[in-house]
Amino acid sequence: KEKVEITKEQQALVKVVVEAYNRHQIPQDVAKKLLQDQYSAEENFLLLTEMATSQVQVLVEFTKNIPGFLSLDREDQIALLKGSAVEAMFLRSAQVFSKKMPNGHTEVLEERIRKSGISEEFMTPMFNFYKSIGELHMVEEEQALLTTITILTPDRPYVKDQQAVERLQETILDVLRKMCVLQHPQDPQYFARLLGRLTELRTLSHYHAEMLTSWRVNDHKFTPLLCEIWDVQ
Ligand SMILES: O=C(NC1CCCCC1)[C@H]([C@@H]1CCCCO1)n1c(-c2ccc(Cl)cc2)nc2cc(F)c(Cl)cc21
Repeated sequence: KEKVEITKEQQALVKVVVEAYNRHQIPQDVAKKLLQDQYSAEENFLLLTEMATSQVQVLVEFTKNIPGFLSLDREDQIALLKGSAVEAMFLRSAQVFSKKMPNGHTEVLEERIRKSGISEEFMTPMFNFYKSIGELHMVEEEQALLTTITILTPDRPYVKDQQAVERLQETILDVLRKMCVLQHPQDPQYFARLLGRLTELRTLSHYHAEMLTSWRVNDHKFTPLLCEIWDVQ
């Protein structure tokens, strides 16, 4: 049985990434807001666009702390950010949704989201993904590293030096694999299941433009930053 050991530099890498991940988190208040009041479809749409805009800004800051990211070609850095922002938003939403909450809160949150103005057809894939993330009971290191792996996806559109991105991603995959073995010894498939969520995440993210343009509001106003990132307007 191979003795899995996280090296000193891998520990340092995880520390840097997790601290940046926790520092660059948009306030949890979106869940609190949704639990406090019932909002109209217009207010919910505005809340989402505000939250998503601030999350993109936070994502840019977070990537600066990913070891090696700033050494990538500048245009490739932009391509990776543009290519992963929607997935990072859904992954963050899933992580917020999966947070341990007092009894009944998650049900209220789900209800509020179901009635927020999103078209019915997207509810199932969205909540299936949120619940499949919840079932993993990820620790914060796993959440931070999974987000990092999503950002460091080599085959995003317009990435020129895919090998350079692949090398960075492999560094993160290696330490995440070891952490999963150490954190979930009873579940040898845990790491594979974690990566399998990224496939579900990519599929869900394909719907994002339709989810936004079909939101039950008269006028779909997006911020300039979201027009850059989302395939809308
Ligand atoms: O604001 C949201 N998510 C932010 C985005 C940046 C990172 C932090 C979370 C939205 C809310 C949903 C209600 C209406 C207002 O938007 N949201 C989405 C969501 C995201 C994309 C689309 Cl197209 C549809 C819904 N899923 C959520 C799950 C949750 F648990 C919570 Cl608290 C909120 C969630």
